[in-house]
Amino acid sequence: MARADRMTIDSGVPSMDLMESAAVAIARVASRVLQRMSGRRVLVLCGPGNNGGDGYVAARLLRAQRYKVRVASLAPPDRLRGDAARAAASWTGTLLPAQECDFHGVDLVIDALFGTGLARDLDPAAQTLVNRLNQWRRETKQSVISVDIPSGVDGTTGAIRGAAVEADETVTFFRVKTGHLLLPGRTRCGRLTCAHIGIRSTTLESMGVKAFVNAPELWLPHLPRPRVDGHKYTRGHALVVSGGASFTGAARLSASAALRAGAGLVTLASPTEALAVNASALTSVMVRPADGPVGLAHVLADERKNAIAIGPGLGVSEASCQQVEAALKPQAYRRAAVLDADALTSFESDPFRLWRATRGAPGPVVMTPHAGEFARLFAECDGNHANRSKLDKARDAARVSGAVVLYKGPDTVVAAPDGRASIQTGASPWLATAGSGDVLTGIVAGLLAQRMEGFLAASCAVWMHARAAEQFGPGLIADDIIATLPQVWRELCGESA
Ligand SMILES: NC(=O)C1=CN([C@@H]2O[C@H](COP(=O)(O)OP(=O)(O)OC[C@H]3O[C@@H](n4cnc5c(N)ncnc54)[C@H](O)[C@@H]3O)[C@@H](O)[C@H]2O)[C@H](O)CC1
Ligand SMILES: [K+]
Repeated sequence: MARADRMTIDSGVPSMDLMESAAVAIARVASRVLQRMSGRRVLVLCGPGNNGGDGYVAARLLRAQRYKVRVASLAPPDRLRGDAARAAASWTGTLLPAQECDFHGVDLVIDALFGTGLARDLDPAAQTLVNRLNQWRRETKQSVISVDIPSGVDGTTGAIRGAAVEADETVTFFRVKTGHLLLPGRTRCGRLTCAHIGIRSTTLESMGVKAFVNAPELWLPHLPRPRVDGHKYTRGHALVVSGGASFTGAARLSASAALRAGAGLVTLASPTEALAVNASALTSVMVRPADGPVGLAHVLADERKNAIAIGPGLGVSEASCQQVEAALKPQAYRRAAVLDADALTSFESDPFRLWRATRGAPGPVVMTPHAGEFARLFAECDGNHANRSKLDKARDAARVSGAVVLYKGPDTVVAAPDGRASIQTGASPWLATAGSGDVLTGIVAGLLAQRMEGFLAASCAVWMHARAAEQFGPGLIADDIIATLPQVWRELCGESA
């Protein structure tokens, strides 16, 4: 953002114009909140930088709208520099030291303490103020609006630096930041508004930004759709590897999900011991016997099976490692692969053995670790040193493995080895249910079978999975995600329900 600011100012836009535009956006949201609550009394908490500057200008604008506005400042105005100093100088109303301010009788607090310039943990005085503010808000149910990002949240990582404001609304500028999307930062923002303040979109393009909010705009043009002149073989053939007799449900969920995701055919490669239970439970999914690495290699000899999903219910063992290596074995044609659960954990003691396989694979590889699997497999990427974000860690893992890493969680990050990344927002908490990950693996496999590129297939699958849960609503179990995919397809294809 600092670069975007700088480039815009260098292009001739006065920096105060950016601050004024930011403040107009803040004042607009503040007025909406005040009108809704029939409130009049506003307290603006201003910090030592331009975030505070935004606060001073917003205070002036709200006072001009006849609201009763006071400003409490963390830093004495004579300590401010540049635009922040000019903004403070334009404030002629009540100004008091933040440490002495009380919130009694206040209807709305505007948090303009720290924004994207937060560079370290809040000092004790600021933490005390933030904790007092959060307590006041919880006790009185009054509103707090944060300028740009809730103070104390790291705008890049979403980490909380000592303490952080709990906001009802956050007004950010130009683009949403990763700190608004990653946990725990996202939980502090409340309703997030992104305001245009005069920074041109071309600025973003020239900055080569590669991380985006996951949304259909990222992958919709590449979404596979059946052609009138097509047939099931043109829609790809996904192979899903089943676990043993007592561990077959996970792979069946993946197989059914792959079919619903549009694969023309899906085959479940099943150990002989589980053949009957799988065959009796499946109809549209075909079942083939495959025992261990040799049996799987035999089934994979059929190059029409152009995508494979392996891991759900597989079991953590050397045999599982060998089956994964069989699945990723270089061959003349391009086969895509999704590795999940035990296909990842089986390599926990020797991740480099897995990287050799993923790097040598004949087609795109997507790995779908949750936090525990990530920590075990990507230990050297997972270190919390140097305040690195989930986005940084996922990108490191993608570079190390040469595969797309779909790092699951309430803030799922998909990262490609070339640096592209998508961050999922708004995932329903109901997705935390048994089999949810198996279904996601199947959706990825189904899209890969239709020859969607690895990063786009993984991002699209995450979005479809989350959207299905959102459409189904409370009470969701994994099977419901699969059953709701047709509704998501209709939405994406622009067809009426
Ligand atoms: N295009 C935009 O996004 C615009 C953003 N604006 C606002 O400017 C802030 C960023 O301002 P900046 O001066 O860089 O930093 P902050 O105000 O966020 O931080 C204050 C200042 O405080 C120092 N500091 C950093 N960490 C700490 C700490 N833990 N304790 C004490 N002091 C700290 C450091 O020197 C910072 O500079 C952005 O968020 C927007 O609100 C523009 O005004 C409009 C366009
Ligand atoms: K803030």
